[in-house]
Amino acid sequence: MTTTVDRQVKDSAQPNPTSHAKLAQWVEEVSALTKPDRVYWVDGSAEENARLTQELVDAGTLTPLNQETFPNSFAAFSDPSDVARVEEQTFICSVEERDAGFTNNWMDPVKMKAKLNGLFDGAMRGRTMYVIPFVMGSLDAAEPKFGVEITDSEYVVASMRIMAKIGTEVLRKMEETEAFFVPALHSVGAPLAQGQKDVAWPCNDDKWIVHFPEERSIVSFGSGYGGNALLGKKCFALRIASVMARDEGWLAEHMLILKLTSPENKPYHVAAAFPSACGKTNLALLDPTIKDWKVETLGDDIAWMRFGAQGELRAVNPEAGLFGVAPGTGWSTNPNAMRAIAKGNSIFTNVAMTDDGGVWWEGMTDETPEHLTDWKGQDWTPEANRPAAHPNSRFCTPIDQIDMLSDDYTDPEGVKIDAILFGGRRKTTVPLVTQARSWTSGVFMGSTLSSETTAAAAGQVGLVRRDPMAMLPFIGYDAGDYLNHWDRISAKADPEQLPQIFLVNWFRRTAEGGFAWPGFGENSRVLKWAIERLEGKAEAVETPIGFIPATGSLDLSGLELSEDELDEATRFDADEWRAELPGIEEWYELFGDSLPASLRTELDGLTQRLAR
Ligand SMILES: Nc1nc2c(ncn2[C@@H]2O[C@H](COP(=O)(O)OP(=O)(O)OP(=O)(O)O)[C@@H](O)[C@H]2O)c(=O)[nH]1
Ligand SMILES: O=C([O-])CC(=O)C(=O)O
Ligand SMILES: [Mn+2]
Repeated sequence: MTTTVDRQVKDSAQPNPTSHAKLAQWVEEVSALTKPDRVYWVDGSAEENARLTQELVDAGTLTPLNQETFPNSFAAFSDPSDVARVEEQTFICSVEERDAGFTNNWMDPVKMKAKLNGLFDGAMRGRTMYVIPFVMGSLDAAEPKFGVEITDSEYVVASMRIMAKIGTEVLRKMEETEAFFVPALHSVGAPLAQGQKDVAWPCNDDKWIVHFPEERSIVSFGSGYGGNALLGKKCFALRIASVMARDEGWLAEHMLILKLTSPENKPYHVAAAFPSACGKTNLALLDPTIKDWKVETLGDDIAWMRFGAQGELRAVNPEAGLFGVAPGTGWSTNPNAMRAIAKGNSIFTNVAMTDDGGVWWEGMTDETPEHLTDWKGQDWTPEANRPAAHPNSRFCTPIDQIDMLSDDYTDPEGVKIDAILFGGRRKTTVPLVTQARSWTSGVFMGSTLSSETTAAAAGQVGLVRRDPMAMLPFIGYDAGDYLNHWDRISAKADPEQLPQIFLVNWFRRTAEGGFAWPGFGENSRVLKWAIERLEGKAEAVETPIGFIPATGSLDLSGLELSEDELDEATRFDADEWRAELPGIEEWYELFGDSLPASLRTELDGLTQRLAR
C-alpha cells in the first residue's frame, strides 16, 4: 500500500483528527488505496446518527418505521444474495497453514494481501470512507480492547453504533496511551463511477471475510450483512479475540451470560454456548415460568471469560447491542425482547413490513396479518406459500433497552460463572439436560457438540454438523489447540469454584414431529435443576454420558406435559448413543495430532460404557 496522502483527505471537512500516529497512518494508507470521495471520522453522537440515517433513508436503504409504535427505528432490505454469514469465504490467514487448523479456510497471508489490495484498489470511489473508533467491553477495563473499523457503508456505521461503544470518547482514550487497536477494514465492494446512481444495498458477489491472527487485523469485502460487516462482533470479539485469549490465558466464546437468583436470594451466573440461531438470545432474556426464580440478562451472544485472582471464572459481555434472530421472537415466546424492541432505536434487516409502517416476522404474533410487504418488497398474504420475513432476518437493538438487564452488565470485572451449558439443535439422541462428571468430560461434551445447520449461515439448512463449543465458524486458530486451551485452562481455577458443565437440547422431537419440550420460559426448569445440582439438592441418575435428572427432580409444577413427551425430552437412549459414536470418531480423526489426549480418553471411556 502507498502512503501518499490522498488530495481528498486533505480537502475533507475534518483533517485527521487524531494524535494516534499508527491510526493516522493506517487511515491515510487505506484512503490512498480505496480512493473514497471523502473521509469522515465518526464521533458517535446522536446528531451524527440522525444525519446518517436520514442519508440512508434518502438513498432507499432504510425505511423509517411508524414513529408511534417503533420510535427512531428503521427497516433495511438487503440484496437477496447478502443475507447471512458466508463461511465458505471466511479465512484465517495465519503465517503457517497448520495454525488455521482444519475447521478454517486458509490462504498464505502474503498472497491474500496481494489479492485484497487488488480488490480494495479504488473500492470506495464515489463513496465516503468512515473511520469508526470502537471498544469491545468496558472503556474502564484494565486493558480496553480497542478496534477501528473503516467502512464505506452508512448502514454499518449506524449498526456499529448500536452494537459497540464508538466515537470520539473511545478515540481520546486510545490516544492517551497510543493503545493497540485491531484494524478492521470493510468495503461493500461497489465503487461508483462519476454520475453513477447507487443501489439501495450495494454489495459484491465476490465476498472475502479475512483475518490475520498474528497481526490481529481484519479485512472484509463485498458484504453488508451483520456477521460479515459489523467487524467488532464475530470477526474481532470471537475470531481475533480467541487468538488473543489463547496467547493471554483467557476465553473468548460464543456464549450468552445470565444471572439467576434462587428463592433463597442466592445469585448464580450461567454462560451458555449454542450455535447460531439455536436459542442464546431467547435463554438470555428468559421469563421464568417457575415461582420465585429470577433471571437477569448480561449478554446474548459473546462472553469473554478469565480466571480471577481467587480462581473464579469471571465473564463480561463485550457487546453493547443485540443482533437477534427476528423469526420466532414473539410476545408469547420472548416478551422481554419484544419490550426492548418496542422502545425503538432499532434497525431491522430483512423483516416484513405491515401496512401501517410496522414490522412483522413469522412467530411475532399469534395472528398473521392479512397483508404485508415481504422482505423482498413484494405483496404478501397468508396464502402466499413463502415466509414474509427472511429466516435470518434480524433486529439490532441497544442492550440497555432490556428491562431485565443486570446492573453488573457494566462491571469491567464481570460476573462469576457457576455453570456452563453447551447446547445444540438435535431432533434425536441428546437429552434435555445432562451434567458432566468433570471439567474434562464437560470439555468432551463441548468438543463433540452437534447441531442441525440453520439460516444464520449461507448453505443447506438442517444438516447435523459438529460444532465445538458452538464456535466452529469462529475459532481463529487450530481447533485442536483450541480444545487443548479449554482442557488446560482449568489449571488456573480454584477447584472448588470451577463451573459445572451441562449439555442441553431444547429441540428433541416426538414421533409426531413436534418439539417434545416446550422450551422458551420453561427452560427455567432446566436452569433450576442445574443450580440445584450445584447446591447438592437435585437427584440425578448416572448414565454413560453423564448425570440426567432422576424422576421427580425436574420441577414440572404447573406444566402441561404428557408422560410420553417428558420421557421423549429427557431420556437417555443407549442405542441412539451407540449410533452416535462413529460420527464422533470420524470427527475426532479430523483433528489428527492436535486432539488433546484427555479427550481421546473420554471418548474411549464413553465407548466402553456404552458397550456394557
Ligand atoms: N422450540 C424452541 N425454539 C427455540 C427455543 N429457544 C429459541 N428458539 C428459536 O430458535 C431461533 C433462534 O433463537 P435465538 O435465541 O435468536 O438464537 P441465537 O443462538 O441467539 O442465534 P444467533 O444470534 O444467530 O447466535 C428462534 O427462531 C427461536 O424462536 C426453545 O427453547 N425451543
Ligand atoms: O454473526 C451474525 O451474523 C449473527 C450471529 O449472531 C450468528 O450468526 O451467530
Ligand atoms: Mn451468534
